[in-house]
Amino acid sequence: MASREWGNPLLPWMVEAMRTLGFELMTPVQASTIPLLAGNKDVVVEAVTGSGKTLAFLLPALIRLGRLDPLKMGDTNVIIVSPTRELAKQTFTVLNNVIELAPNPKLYRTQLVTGGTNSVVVDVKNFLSKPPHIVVATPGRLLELLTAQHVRTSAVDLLVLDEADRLLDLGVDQTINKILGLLPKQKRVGLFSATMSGFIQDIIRVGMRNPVKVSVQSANATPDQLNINYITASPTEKLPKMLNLLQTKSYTKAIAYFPTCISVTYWYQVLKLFLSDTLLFSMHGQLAQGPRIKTLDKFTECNDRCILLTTDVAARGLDIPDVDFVLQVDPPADPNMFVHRAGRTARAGKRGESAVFLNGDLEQGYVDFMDVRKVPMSELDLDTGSLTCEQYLDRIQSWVREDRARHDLALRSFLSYVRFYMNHTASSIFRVACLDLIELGRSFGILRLPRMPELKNKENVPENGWLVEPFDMDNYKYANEAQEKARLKTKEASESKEAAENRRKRKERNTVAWSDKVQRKDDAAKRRDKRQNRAIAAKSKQHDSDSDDSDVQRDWKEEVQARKRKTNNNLPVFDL
Ligand SMILES: Nc1ncnc2c1ncn2[C@@H]1O[C@H](COP(=O)(O)OP(=O)(O)OP(=O)(O)O)[C@@H](O)[C@H]1O
Repeated sequence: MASREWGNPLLPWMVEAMRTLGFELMTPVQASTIPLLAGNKDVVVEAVTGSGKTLAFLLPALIRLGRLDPLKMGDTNVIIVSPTRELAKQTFTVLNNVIELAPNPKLYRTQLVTGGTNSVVVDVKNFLSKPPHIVVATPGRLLELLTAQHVRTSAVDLLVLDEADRLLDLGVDQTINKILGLLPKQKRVGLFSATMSGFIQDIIRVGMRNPVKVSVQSANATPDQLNINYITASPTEKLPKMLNLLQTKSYTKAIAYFPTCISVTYWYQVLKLFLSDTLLFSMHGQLAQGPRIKTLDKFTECNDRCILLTTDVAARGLDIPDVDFVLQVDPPADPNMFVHRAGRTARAGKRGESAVFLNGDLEQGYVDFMDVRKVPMSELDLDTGSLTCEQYLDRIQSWVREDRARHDLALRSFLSYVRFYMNHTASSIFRVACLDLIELGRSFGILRLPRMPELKNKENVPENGWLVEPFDMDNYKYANEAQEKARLKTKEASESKEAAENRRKRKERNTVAWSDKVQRKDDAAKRRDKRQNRAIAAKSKQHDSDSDDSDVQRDWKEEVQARKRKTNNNLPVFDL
């Protein structure tokens, strides 16, 4: 293995800067990668989470800058792409922290180019008025910048794709391909991730000239100092066990991963009910960028015992110091994500703990499945603690009964969970047909199950879906006055419409021939079927938009594609 002492090809000020930052030695991935990328090699780097990949590409980027011709207006030298805005911002901060320690920091200009902060017009204006040597960006906004009038890319010397497997994943690869098409062939390319997939072969063909694979893996795909447990629980056991774990375990800063945005919103409220002595934060991709960053900052700065409830939008790359426990409330739909989520702890040689809940014996196969992927885990035997399952159910159901809005949220959360479950890549382990939807519904605090195709032909479905003693749903009120008023208004309108319809039908019945009546009945049944199918399709669409994939994709698309700005010609012309 290469020496881990800081030195050549780093410039003397960089060696000093690393010591100032408290980094005595290079990590193994830095020792292997820096000479290659600072030299003339393209690299594909696969190294466990928290192993220091960020500096393994930032330092070579700075080294390379010193050898380039002065930057001309409207151009840039290095482009670093991250899949999410949070990660881009974090990388940008690390970069600037290093540059601040240079003898003349002003020699290195940097620009952060992501959606959710500046408008694209401002990004382009900044780019053109003060060309940055290094751009850190998310894909959608970057593409829009690079295709803007007067923006050139002929000086691009290095392209880095951080979390490359995610960037090259379905959906975003189109954007990345377009970006690649805009860059000069002569540049170097670096691909970095803790998990690499088959797409890499394509990128090697498309953009890389002399790729070297750097693989710094120990026996496992996760850091050696990370201990991973699994806990088995039936749906109704899960929350009491989870509360027991979160109350009794010793940790200071924890992250809990949930499968969808709506489930983060719902379980945040439920956990608040039970965990009064722990600070809770919640963050997901359907929140605006401002609150997202604010929450992350508050969580990072918090010195008390706290938990961040989130989705996979905060799974990759985020380096939050002192996270000592990661809970995966469910295994992620994409098994690769397991490693990224768990890797938010046990970073840079520190110890860390992670746990995942598995649904009873049904999902036990996941343990072997992950073992084959070099992610070993051992069982943690846990009971439901001070709360029996029945006590938990009583408490959550009476809480839901207090406000119809809570029931709406519980239902949406439950439906999005079922949809998420269907999307598991390891579909032989996670079989929705084997899920006990009735118990699952109860565990969500639902009072009455919705009509859903998955419940068709299921045994033991209670009459009319009631999971509690039937009660008058018409009098089930929203706690929020305005919301309740709106509900009553809608109800009144639909009742008078129904009454008018009934009057019309009665009249018709008395005047229409019998054969016509039969025909009309048939037509009405057909219309009803159509309506139901449409409702189911609409529901599926809604669930999809709740799913976490859309969460991350929102970042990729950067509102850019969504807003489809007319043409680049509309951008103002700036003084060059
Ligand atoms: N040479 C070093 N010595 C000690 N700590 C380091 C060194 N280089 C980086 N670190 C620290 O290690 C932590 C993890 O680094 P980084 O975020 O680059 O990991 P990563 O490999 O990119 O992880 P992920 O795969 O999760 O994105 C950071 O807090 C960083 O400051």
